[in-house]
Amino acid sequence: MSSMEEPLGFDKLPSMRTIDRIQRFSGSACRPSGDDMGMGNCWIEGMSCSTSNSCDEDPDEYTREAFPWKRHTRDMYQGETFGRRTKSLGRNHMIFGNTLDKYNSKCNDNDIRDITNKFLKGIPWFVKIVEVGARDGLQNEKNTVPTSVKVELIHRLVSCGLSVVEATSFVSPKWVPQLADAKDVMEGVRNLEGARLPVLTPNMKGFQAAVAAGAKEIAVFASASEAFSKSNINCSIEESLARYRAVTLAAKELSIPVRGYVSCVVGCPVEGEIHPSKVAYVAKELHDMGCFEISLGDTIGVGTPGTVVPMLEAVMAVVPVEKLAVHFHDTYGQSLSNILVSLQMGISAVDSSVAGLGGCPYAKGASGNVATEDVVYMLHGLGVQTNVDLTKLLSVGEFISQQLGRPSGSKTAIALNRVTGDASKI
Ligand SMILES: CC(C)(COP(=O)([O-])OP(=O)([O-])OC[C@H]1O[C@@H](n2cnc3c(N)ncnc32)[C@H](O)[C@@H]1OP(=O)([O-])[O-])[C@@H](O)C(=O)NCCC(=O)NCCSC(=O)C[C@@](C)(O)CC(=O)[O-]
Repeated sequence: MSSMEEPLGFDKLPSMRTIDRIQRFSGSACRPSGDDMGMGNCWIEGMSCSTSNSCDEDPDEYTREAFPWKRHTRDMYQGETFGRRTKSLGRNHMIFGNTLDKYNSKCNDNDIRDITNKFLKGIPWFVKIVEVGARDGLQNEKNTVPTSVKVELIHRLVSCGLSVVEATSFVSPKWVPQLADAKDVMEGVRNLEGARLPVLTPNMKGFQAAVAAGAKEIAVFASASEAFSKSNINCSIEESLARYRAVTLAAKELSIPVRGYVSCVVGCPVEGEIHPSKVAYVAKELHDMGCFEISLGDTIGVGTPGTVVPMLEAVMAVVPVEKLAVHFHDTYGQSLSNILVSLQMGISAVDSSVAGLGGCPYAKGASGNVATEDVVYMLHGLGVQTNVDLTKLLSVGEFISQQLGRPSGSKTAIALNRVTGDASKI
């Protein structure tokens, strides 16, 4: 097992303080500390607990004190809105008819509400999904995907209610031949309204080509790993930041918003584990040069909540949480748990890819992004709004999977197709 195949564990975390915070997320964390043993006080900041293990918490205080980064967060579920979440928690239930009723009848509404409050109250009520399937998803395809299919995909994704659909990249066609048709893709979506359609630009040449093709929003992409920076964009981290300063300056003059990516935020295919301080450094530089949002990419999908939490904590110390997004690849099946913990820390922007398309050409073995269908299913199940129509999204996933000639990488799509398939046999 290589160092990157081995999960990065708590022994690799930077500080005990961080571990304390992770423990606060767990239900069993509500217990007297050594010093308070027998006094009936819970060690969780902002919560007063009895020795009977029941927590009587002040929601506001809990939010402020236990999670200092929440000071920056966008609107969270609080007070009355807990009721909304509890109500909407049953949303996925619609799919399965009444089969869950016998379980629901054993809990009363107050019980459900209390438990929901305890575990989910830090989660934002709305999450913005940044759909990256047409760019991150298709950049690594072996066979050429026709421009018309890419254009159709983008149109269909926008019709699902997705407000941000990354369209393509203005990168060197020698490096990423799959996206050599960037200009034509932009021509095909020129009149598309209802969503922002950012494109990736690695340098001034890419920026100028993107602007000429009609791009209204761009993204620059740096890395927290020196080795990955070299293999992905053929320059050091510092050189890339210097290029991006020029790009963001030029974009500002044209009032073009710039998103910033940081790749390899927990692990690199060459360097192994990446220290959170490196991620924080690059994220802050991108923020300082004017990026309106910084997307933190687990490029090879090796992260677990055990490594994602300290990474986010380090970044949140230098960039406001409302400026952050998370971008997980699902190589080890950890994406949804990583997204959940990110939401609990106040992140409310998540990148994902329809049908789980994707993989970086310069990160061998990395699988696709977390599937948008799976993210939407989880978020709606949590009572979080997305504005995305899951039914329409499922048909978009089916469309692109058929075009690529392989099954969808979305567990939700596979499961719901099975449910529909079984139902049709009855
Ligand atoms: C950055 C470069 C261009 C440097 O590539 P280079 O070879 O060092 O560039 P160069 O300046 O020496 O130029 C070499 C040739 O490329 C041309 N060139 C130069 N720039 C451009 C451009 N913008 N568009 C089109 N052509 C360009 C340039 O004109 C020249 O052409 P030639 O004279 O040989 O005919 C190259 O390394 C590159 O294109 N890399 C892109 C790699 C890429 O797209 N990777 C995938 C995206 S990142 C990612 O997936 C991670 C992310 C964001 O999803 C988050 C996550 O998952 O973590």
